[in-house]
Amino acid sequence: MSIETCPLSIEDIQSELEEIREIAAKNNTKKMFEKALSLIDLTTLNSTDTVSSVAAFTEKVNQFPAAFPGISNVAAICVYPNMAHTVKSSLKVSNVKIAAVAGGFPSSMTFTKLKIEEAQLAVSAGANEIDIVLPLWAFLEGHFETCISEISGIKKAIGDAHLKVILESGVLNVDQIWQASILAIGAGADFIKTSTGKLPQAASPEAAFVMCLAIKQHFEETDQKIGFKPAGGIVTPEDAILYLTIVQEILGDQWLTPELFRIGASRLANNLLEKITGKTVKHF
Ligand SMILES: O=C[C@H](O)COP(=O)(O)O
Repeated sequence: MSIETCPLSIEDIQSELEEIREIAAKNNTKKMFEKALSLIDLTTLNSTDTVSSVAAFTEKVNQFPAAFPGISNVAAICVYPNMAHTVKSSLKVSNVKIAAVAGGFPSSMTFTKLKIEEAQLAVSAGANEIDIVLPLWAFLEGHFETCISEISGIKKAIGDAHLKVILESGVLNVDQIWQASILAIGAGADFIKTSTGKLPQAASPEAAFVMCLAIKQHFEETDQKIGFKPAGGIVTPEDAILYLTIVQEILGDQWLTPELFRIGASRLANNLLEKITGKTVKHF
């Protein structure tokens, strides 16, 4: 099976990004910071997470409307699969989704059978979104059918839950990011996501550009909208606005909703709230 290479060179992409950066600089507004906050998958993926700490993390989301009236809450809480039940039992506010990483996150280096079972268990525990990692061991050697079979198998197994496929774009070149995007979308991904956040090389504007381009091509060919989630190392409001502007410029304002765009982040929310409120914020 062959998948075409990226239609733009890295030089073309970087040139386009220069223009987008200029537009992003004008998007650093209170309104856009509030928009970015509403798109966050508020993430805690620590080996030291406990039932108590995740319950307390979830309670902060419950307290958000009272603490910040008039500001939209985050889009989702993202945790390890064994913590999905804690979020489900602790979450009291509506319109905040429960995302769980699964499928042998972050390495994806385990058996497909176990990946499917872990994703199913996370959904049974309350997750309505599942974030898995592309099996890079197969992808990097061109075993694309293996990747497609695994992704589609997990997608089928999780029913109505949404599937995000993490490409780990930080360790891929432009053509590989393009190919992995096309492959994941074709295999049934509802979202494609840049990174696990567990490698030094995480989200990048270049990867975001390529992935949004692939989503745009798919939309033009099929009329189907696929979501995009940059994640890993997105900490400052300006980082978030750059990614939001990339999505806006390539895919359009219709993608600027939680149904189609998320920002995976564990350290961004308070920084956005400080820009929005003009005060020091230590809420999350
Ligand atoms: O979305 C998942 C990532 O692990 C978040 O990465 P971060 O902790 O660098 O924000």
